[in-house]
Amino acid sequence: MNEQVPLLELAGARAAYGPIQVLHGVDLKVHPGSVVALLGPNGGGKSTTMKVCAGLLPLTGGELRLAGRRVNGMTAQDAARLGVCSIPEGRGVFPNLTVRENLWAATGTGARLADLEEAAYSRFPILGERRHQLAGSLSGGQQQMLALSRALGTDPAILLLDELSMGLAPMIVTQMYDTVAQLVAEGLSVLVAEQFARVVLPIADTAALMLHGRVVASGRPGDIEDQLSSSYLGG
Ligand SMILES: Nc1ncnc2c1ncn2[C@@H]1O[C@H](COP(=O)(O)OP(=O)(O)OP(=O)(O)O)[C@@H](O)[C@H]1O
Repeated sequence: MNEQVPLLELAGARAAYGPIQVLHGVDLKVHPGSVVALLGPNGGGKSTTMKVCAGLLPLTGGELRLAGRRVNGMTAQDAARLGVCSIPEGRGVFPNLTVRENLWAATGTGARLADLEEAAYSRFPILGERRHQLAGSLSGGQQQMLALSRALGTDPAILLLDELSMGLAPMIVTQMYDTVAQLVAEGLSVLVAEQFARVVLPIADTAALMLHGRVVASGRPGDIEDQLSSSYLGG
């Protein structure tokens, strides 16, 4: 049992799109310095859970806590200020801005462009080579590298990743998750939603299986292997 106060916690979390209730009491904990993989088939509520954690969708019941503090009404700006950053599904880079301008657009939170560039280009040298290229002309993997570099500009405590692997070649996915593992070794905590468990389980401390708006099983990946039946280990 981990008795530390979780960095991020959902307790009985409920959320809805208008009249349609989608989360029906989600329980989830992300402890400092750990990777939690939120798994499950399409439509189970993974993206909705990520939106709630990022302050993009309000709870209709239950609690969202950051470092033990109830933050139910937090906005996306509050979340960023409190150390939560997210890369949304679709990556969230500006296609009509260059790589450098995309990094510049992440300086609103107080980070210096020179520092953002140095961190981004040393982690991903290809971004340095393409700093004057429009983000929309980069490959999917390079866009994801840029999205990650932008997100890290706020020096977050916890990173929310939704379907990092989407549309990327397997080799690039492996490379991206290697980078995530490195960031975790440097102290970052990560909540990652993935439809394809195989790509993320190697770096996950905890796997949580989500079905029909609830976390139905959670534990160390090896301990909940049975529940993570082959149908959820697709891809
Ligand atoms: N904007 C929306 N308005 C209404 N219903 C929505 C909206 N977004 C998602 N839903 C519904 O909420 C449920 C959960 O969707 P969600 O996207 O959270 O699931 P998911 O597990 O992330 O699946 P996916 O991998 O397809 O994103 C689904 O039934 C979906 O149709």
